[in-house]
Amino acid sequence: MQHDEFGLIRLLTGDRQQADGMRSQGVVVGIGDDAAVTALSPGMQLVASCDTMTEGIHFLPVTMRDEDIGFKAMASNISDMAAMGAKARYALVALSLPKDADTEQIRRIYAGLYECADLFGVAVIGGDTTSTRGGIVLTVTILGEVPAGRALLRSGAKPGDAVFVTGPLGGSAAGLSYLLHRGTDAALWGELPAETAELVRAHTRPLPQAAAGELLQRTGLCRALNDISDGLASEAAEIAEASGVGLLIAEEKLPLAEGLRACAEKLAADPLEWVLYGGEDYQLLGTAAEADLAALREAFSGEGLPLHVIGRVTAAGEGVRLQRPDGTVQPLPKRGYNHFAAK
Ligand SMILES: Nc1ncnc2c1ncn2[C@@H]1O[C@H](COP(=O)(O)OP(=O)(O)OP(=O)(O)O)[C@@H](O)[C@H]1O
Ligand SMILES: Cc1ncc(C[n+]2csc(CCOP(=O)(O)O)c2C)c(N)n1
Ligand SMILES: [Mg+2]
Ligand SMILES: [Mg+2]
Ligand SMILES: [Mg+2]
Repeated sequence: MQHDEFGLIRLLTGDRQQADGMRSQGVVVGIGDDAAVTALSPGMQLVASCDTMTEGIHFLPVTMRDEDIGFKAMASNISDMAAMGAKARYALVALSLPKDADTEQIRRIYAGLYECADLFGVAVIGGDTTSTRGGIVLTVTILGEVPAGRALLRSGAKPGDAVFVTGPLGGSAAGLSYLLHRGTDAALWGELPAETAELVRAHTRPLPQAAAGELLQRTGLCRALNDISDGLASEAAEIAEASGVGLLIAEEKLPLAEGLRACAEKLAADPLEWVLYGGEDYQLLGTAAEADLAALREAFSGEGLPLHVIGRVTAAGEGVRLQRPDGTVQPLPKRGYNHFAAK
């Protein structure tokens, strides 16, 4: 490391703290004091969460470029704001680095982080920088706002509701699988076959569904919402548990990421595994009353956003189930990414 802790903070954040830009985003005191101070918009409630990216768990040198690490750390956090129907406003970034970390690598991670923040209008207002005896750990805390009382929860689904997702599934897991199989040759980064590039992009540069989340909030037609980090089956179970309902998902209606089947064939994998249990797609999974579906579809198409109905909400006792293409119905286990699952 060529810098001390304070030099590194200045290097990463210095040219981003122009008073004008920050003030226009409601930042009263930005980076440089003991804490940040921001204005609160009248009539809004604060929405807050944090998500971490850990070297070896969320990324490896063969799966993510440095810029991708920063981009995805920010994206996964903005996704949780979208899943609440909130608009992401501010972020705090906690960075733990090995003592011998390369300053240029950290700069690249930050370049990706800022790229995503700028794309979604998020101001980085602070953070923390420490050394660690392990690998890189990057935690983003995100602060957003939602009109008072209008946050979208996991707990509002009702039997008879339609279940929807906001975009294609399985892409991230397919991209990850491809990257892991491709091995360790970093020189191959520029030579991705076109049909696989989008899958890799879904893994390395997921786009949080911020517009869809805010639209769902504005329409008032969404009853339950969650974002897909651990996998569709796992997030569906979270809605079912929180709402005290069951969910019936129709396999035939699941929107597959483009190129998914071809990639699965190449890797001798099951595309449905990626779609149901892969995770990190960062699409939104939600429910809406059947009677509101036409209005919801219209609102989405009005904004050029896709909306896929993939099933319906049932009674609690029925659990989360999958209807196969042949019509048979089977339980959909709450399987997906679990940090502490036995190996
Ligand atoms: N260590 C912790 N201390 C306090 N609250 C926590 C902790 N870890 C998670 N939570 C809270 O538990 C709830 C569920 O967190 P979880 O991380 O599973 O959701 P998520 O962020 O949507 O999913 P993912 O992390 O897979 O993206 C959230 O309200 C979160 O703030
Ligand atoms: C090298 C490598 N191996 C496996 C994975 C898959 N993965 C890791 S964490 C996670 C769930 C989301 O994280 P969290 O629950 O912490 O938000 C998933 C699907 C990966 N990204 N990179
Ligand atoms: Mg989390
Ligand atoms: Mg979430
Ligand atoms: Mg998780």
